Amino acid sequence: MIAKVIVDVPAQQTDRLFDYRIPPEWEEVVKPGMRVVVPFGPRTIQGFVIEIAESSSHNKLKRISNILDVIPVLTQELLELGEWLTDQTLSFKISAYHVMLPAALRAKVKKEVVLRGDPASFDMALQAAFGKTDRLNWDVLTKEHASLVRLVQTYIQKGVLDLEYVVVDKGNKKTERVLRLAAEGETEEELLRHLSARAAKQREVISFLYNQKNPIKTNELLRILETTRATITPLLKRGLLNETEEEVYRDPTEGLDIQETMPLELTEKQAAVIAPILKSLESEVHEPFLLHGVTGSGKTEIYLQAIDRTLKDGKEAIVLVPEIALTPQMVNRFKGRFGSKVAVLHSGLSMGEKYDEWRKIHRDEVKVVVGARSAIFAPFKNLGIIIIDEEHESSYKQEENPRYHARDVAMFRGRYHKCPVILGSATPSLESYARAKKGRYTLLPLTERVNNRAMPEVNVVDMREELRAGNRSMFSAALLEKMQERMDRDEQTVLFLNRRGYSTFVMCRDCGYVATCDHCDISLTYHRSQNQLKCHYCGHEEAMPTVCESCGSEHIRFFGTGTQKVEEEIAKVLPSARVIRMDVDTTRKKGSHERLLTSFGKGEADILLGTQMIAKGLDFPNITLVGVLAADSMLHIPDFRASERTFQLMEQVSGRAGRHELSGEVVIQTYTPEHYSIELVKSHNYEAYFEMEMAQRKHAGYPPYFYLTLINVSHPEITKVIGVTEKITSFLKRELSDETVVLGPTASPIARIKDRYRYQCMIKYKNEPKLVTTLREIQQHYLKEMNQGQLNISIDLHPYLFM
Ligand SMILES: Nc1ncnc2c1ncn2[C@@H]1O[C@H](COP(=O)(O)OP(=O)(O)OP(=O)(O)O)[C@@H](O)[C@H]1O
Ligand SMILES: [Zn+2]
Ligand SMILES: [Zn+2]
Repeated sequence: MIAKVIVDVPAQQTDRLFDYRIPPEWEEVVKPGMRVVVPFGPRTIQGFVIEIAESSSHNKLKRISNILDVIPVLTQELLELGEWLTDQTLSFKISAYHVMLPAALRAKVKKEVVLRGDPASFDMALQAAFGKTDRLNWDVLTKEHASLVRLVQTYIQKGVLDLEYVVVDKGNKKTERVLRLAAEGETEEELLRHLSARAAKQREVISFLYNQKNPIKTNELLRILETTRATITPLLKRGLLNETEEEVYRDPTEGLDIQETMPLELTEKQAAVIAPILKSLESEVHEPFLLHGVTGSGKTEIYLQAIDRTLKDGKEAIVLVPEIALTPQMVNRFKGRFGSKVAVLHSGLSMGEKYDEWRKIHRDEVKVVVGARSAIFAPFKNLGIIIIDEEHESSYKQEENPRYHARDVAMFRGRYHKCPVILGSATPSLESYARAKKGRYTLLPLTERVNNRAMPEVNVVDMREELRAGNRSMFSAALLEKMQERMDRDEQTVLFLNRRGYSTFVMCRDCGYVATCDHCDISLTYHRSQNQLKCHYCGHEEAMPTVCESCGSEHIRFFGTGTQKVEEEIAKVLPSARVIRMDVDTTRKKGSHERLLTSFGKGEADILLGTQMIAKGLDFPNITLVGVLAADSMLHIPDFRASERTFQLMEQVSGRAGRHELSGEVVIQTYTPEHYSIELVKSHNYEAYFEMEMAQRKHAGYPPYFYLTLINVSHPEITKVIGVTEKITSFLKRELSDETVVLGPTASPIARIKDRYRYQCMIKYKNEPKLVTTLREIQQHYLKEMNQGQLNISIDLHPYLFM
């Protein structure tokens, strides 16, 4: 029997199946989707079995040297999905398979020298190197005992030593020692008779285990009986107790207090929206839905009840939530309803925790997974529903190979399992809404908040006028007054500072010089806590200068607003306000995110101040005011979606106010109040916004009217970068159809990162059958140079990032 294997070498030449002979003793064992270890050239590497065949067209095949799984880690569906993903993203098959699995499964292989003969005949130094063991790590040997390598070689030739490849699985299962009584059928009295009357502690252990009936973790027993290991060691030696290492799961939500919840009675509007979803579940046909529900319209309750139906039918559910919205509050809404049937996957988990959660899914121990982007690959076999909440979020697109969008993967899996896919959002992406309007997705509108609660009233404040009126503070008079009001009424405020595309840079007031990174064409960010300047692209750090590098002036200051600065300002203008600040600095420690939110939920602060982190998912009854400090900081990023993102973000933050009994209000501070992406938040008019933005896109030739492909070239030498980009551009112009537009070459918005120059070229097209083959040709052409030299070419078929 032959196994056709994709090997773990991400390169064009190896992006195909290689045949290996399956040793006879494993013919029954090896299955498609398993990881195996195979010899490849001079190396031994990992691979995935894709197919099993009777014979091969090659002779002299090498044998599989090891198998890494007992149950395949990739199902037939995921194997096909990998194939599809490779085509969709122009990546390598091996990268596609890796992205579906937890990193812990990416086993490493280590070389070991193993003893086969009698070490007595050894040279003394070699004996010492081995010590009491019969194995020696090759790296240790070559590094620490380099002089012995030659000797080892001769012993290997003599057959006294051998070289072996051992796979190190990074997914260390967590185990704990567990104790139980060894003998069965003996009474307590009989057991105790084995022990001397003076061994009081030992007797206590035996009695405890006898009465406890079940095995117990060794540590727990020692704790309960207030004793040490010295007590049980003799019992183990005499064979009265058995101790085993048993696998336990790491529980990321350990210690969280989760309240069980019951399904709410749906409002009439919610009922109307869930009906077609339930119908699709029942009829077992794939149907994509776009649930367009304003903030606080009760979308989550619809998800929960649709999942409930799915589970009752014996099927499984995937729920995607953007990383930053995966707050404990959000997770608890699912755990509260479905308890231990829920696995959670997000980047805050350790590698081991992710592996544990993944294994619960793999072993059918859970039925629901709530997670960020990569949870879309959860290895369920009987998927009944896929939900993507906040479907407009750009974090659903992976920005490295394979550059996939979770929405596309969801549709693939929905078709495969013949199940509904629900995209939910208060502010759908233009692409999705356009598809819904065309009838490709079923549109489910939820235009009102639960129980007809009012949408928050939005005030847009022109900060230029504030300045003219002599207000130099970062708070407008209106916002300050409303914050004071909330404090008087014991209500809460959320203050949002948009940090994307906005930073605290350092500038000379005399000559306008801005401190930039020596390796990247980007300004450095001031970090107050260390009084240092940092580059957010390459990590370069330097001390805050005291004089201007360019003119020598001492008037060099940092500009821009960080959350720390806002906090200080609040202390000046509202000295009695209790503030909780949430940003990367205050949430770095595990669990701090949750602690801060819980504390705010309990009313221990008047103001929650934060960045993007607090824009989504918050549902606290006492928030009646939302303030946005700098609405337009994102509007001027060189990205055709800048306006769309601004509208979405403003609408999302506004949605945090007045979700329960108390009504809410929003103050948006801006320098461009007339811009439609800000203006239209006042009326919460998504439809009008959609029409405006669509007209813009049509005019400029952007998605969803046109498709885009972005090619990015980078190299340490600028002439090289320009040369290659020019060649690519003219090749594309020659090969592609006349209706297709090829733009470039141009310097990327950030023209240099980590001392590498960056150029780009963009393709705009409506229908371009030759696109993929042409791009593959480019990849092929530069293959050697990319493998051996410094050249890098990245191709993004649906770009979301233009920096
Ligand atoms: N049928 C219902 N009856 C009573 N309360 C409900 C009902 N459905 C939802 N709610 C409550 O209304 C509030 C808003 O609902 P939910 O958080 O599900 O809205 P959402 O549309 O997901 O909001 P967002 O998109 O802003 O996060 C929640 O506190 C929720 O418990
Ligand atoms: Zn200067
Ligand atoms: Zn840098």
